[in-house]
Amino acid sequence: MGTIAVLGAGKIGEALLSGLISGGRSPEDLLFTERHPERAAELEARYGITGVTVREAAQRADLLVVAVKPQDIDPVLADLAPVLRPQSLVVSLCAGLPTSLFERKLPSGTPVVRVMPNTPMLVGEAMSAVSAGKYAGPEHVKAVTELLSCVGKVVEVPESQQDAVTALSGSGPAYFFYLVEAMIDAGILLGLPRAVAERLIVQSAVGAAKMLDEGESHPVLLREAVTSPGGTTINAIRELEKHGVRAALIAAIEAARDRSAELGRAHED
Ligand SMILES: NC(=O)C1=CN([C@@H]2O[C@H](COP(=O)(O)OP(=O)(O)OC[C@H]3O[C@@H](n4cnc5c(N)ncnc54)[C@H](O)[C@@H]3O)[C@@H](O)[C@H]2O)C=CC1
Ligand SMILES: O=C(O)[C@@H]1CCC=N1
Repeated sequence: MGTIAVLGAGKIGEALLSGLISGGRSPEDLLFTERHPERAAELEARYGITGVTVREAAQRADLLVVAVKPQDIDPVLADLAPVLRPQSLVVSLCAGLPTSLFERKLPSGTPVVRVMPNTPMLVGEAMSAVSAGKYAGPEHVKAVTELLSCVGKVVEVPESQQDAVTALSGSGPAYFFYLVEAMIDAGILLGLPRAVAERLIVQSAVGAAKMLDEGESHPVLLREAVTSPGGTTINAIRELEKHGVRAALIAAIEAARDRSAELGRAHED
């Protein structure tokens, strides 16, 4: 894959640019567009990447990654449509937006791949799910998969599953951060110094994540191994069940899925 342009270099756009550079890609092969000049200057100084106009990005890049908020998509597609080169590959990271929206607004036959990544991309541990649009072939999916493999793991899913993926892994890091934050609060309540509580919980999260990642045991078995008969953990689990934490998580993720679908519907013709 030649030159890559990121259209909208906010949190996830920067995570991608930074991850690609850490993964060995030359800043000279990367471009970005950004509507805030001070943000563009910051990124140019930090990574040595060039901020350009949409027209220049379309002229120079083989692959264009759209990373603006779903609510900001219309002007980006309006700018891109008249200048996009035939055969350029468009990759959308936008929550909720279907590939059909891009296909409708961009020149006929433009290959589009929809991706839902997440912010652990910043540390090379993204979980990204990719889906091909109507004009994207296996070679396009392969190119995007290879690109995203530099910054984490990649799965291919049917586009009909992307709202669920968005709710689960797109937003997923926020749920873990929220849990960690709540557990640190519990440590404070029990009288531990904040720095100690943070260290205890963050390292417990890292250790638990590594055990899960090894994949040798199901999460239920891993939890059971911590839960001694008549011990401490079962008393905590009883409280979690009493407060409906499992049902709350299921309902929360369902609400995120519904919002993703709603963002897509807002752009139906
Ligand atoms: N933040 C996250 O954890 C994830 C975000 N996403 C998706 O990535 C997209 C971006 O999200 P964030 O990075 O969080 O948002 P953000 O607000 O941090 O970044 C968007 C950037 O696009 C720029 N922008 C907007 N319109 C522009 C235009 N016309 N031309 C040039 N630049 C423009 C903004 O100035 C901003 O810097 C969204 O569609 C979101 O659904 C996907 C997965 C995870
Ligand atoms: O909250 C959001 O809409 C974006 C999409 C997935 C994660 N953040």
